Amino acid sequence: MSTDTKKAVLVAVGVIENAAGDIFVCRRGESQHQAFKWEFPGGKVEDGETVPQALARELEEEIGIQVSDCAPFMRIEHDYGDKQVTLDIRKVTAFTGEPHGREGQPSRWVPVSELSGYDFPAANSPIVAKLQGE
Ligand SMILES: Nc1nc2c([nH]c(=O)n2[C@@H]2O[C@H](COP(=O)(O)OP(=O)(O)OP(=O)(O)O)[C@@H](O)[C@H]2O)c(=O)[nH]1
Ligand SMILES: [Mg+2]
Repeated sequence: MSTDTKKAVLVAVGVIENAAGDIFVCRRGESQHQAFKWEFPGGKVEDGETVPQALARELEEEIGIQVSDCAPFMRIEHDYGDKQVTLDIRKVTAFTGEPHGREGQPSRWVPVSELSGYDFPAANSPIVAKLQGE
């Protein structure tokens, strides 16, 4: 199948910041696509869901927070060869709860200046660049 006709998977991704300006990241599991890479939490948008709805569901499932507001941050289309993704990245502007790796995945708050030292999936480079340029 050619690149043009492959169906991209739509993914809701959350950039979560604390009062110190640090960003919450998680490490992907061994059985997942892009295994062991660090990521911003999120997941696939299901049929009938809006991106904010999917983001709220995924962040509750993966890191146990309740998102009450988010704002568009950026949109990235990337072809991994084995999989084509559209990342709809949202800045989480209001939430309750304390983020933690609810599925046993390693997770931590990282200062923006240190994000470049983390091994993210290739699609994520513009996200890190934009955060560091802000
Ligand atoms: N959550 C998340 N996914 C990302 C990021 N960057 C990136 O390329 N992806 C890709 O987006 C795709 C879907 O994300 P996901 O695997 O988290 O979806 P999900 O939570 O529904 O996963 P599941 O199918 O393992 O339950 C994966 O192919 C993943 O590699 C990122 O920063 N965060
Ligand atoms: Mg996920």
